[in-house]
Amino acid sequence: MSKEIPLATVKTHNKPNDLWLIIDNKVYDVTKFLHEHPGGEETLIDVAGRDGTKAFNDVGHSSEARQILKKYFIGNLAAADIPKKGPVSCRQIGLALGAAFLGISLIYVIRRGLARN
Ligand code: HEM
Repeated sequence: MSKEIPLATVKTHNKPNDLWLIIDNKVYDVTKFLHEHPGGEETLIDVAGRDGTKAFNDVGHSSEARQILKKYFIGNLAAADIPKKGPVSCRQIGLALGAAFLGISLIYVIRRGLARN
C-alpha cells in the first residue's frame, strides 16, 4: 500500500526548491521537474503545497503529461483530508429551493389573477 500523506505535510513543501502538489488526491514531488515544465515554472509555483487538480485539468494536459506525473508520485493524500462529496451538493439544494420558490410564487400569482375574474 502506498504511503498516506496528510494535507498539513503537503502544505509545508510549497517552495520552488521543495515543491509538492496534489492532483486527483495523489501527492507529487515535482521539485526536479520544475525547470523542465513546458508550461513554465510559475504555473507550478502557483499551486505549490496545494491541490493543483483544477489547474492541471483546465490546461488539458496530454496523456504524455500524465505519464510524466507518475514518475514524481510519492503517496496518496490522507483519507481524512480528501473532501467528501455528499449525495447532493449545496448548489443542487440551492437550485431546488429556488425552483420551488419560483413555482409557488407563480401559482400564487395565477390564482390571484383567476380570483379577480
Ligand atoms: C506537476 C504536474 C504537471 C506535469 C507533469 C505537467 C506537464 C506538462 C507537459 C508535458 C506539458 C506539454 C504539453 C502536454 O503534453 O500536455 C505541459 C504544458 C503546460 N502546462 Fe503542465 N504539467 C503539470 C502541471 C501543471 C499545472 C499545475 C499547471 C497550472 C496551470 C500547468 C500548466 C501548463 C500550461 C499552461 C502548459 C501549456 C504550455 C504551452 O502549450 O505553451 N501544468 N505541462
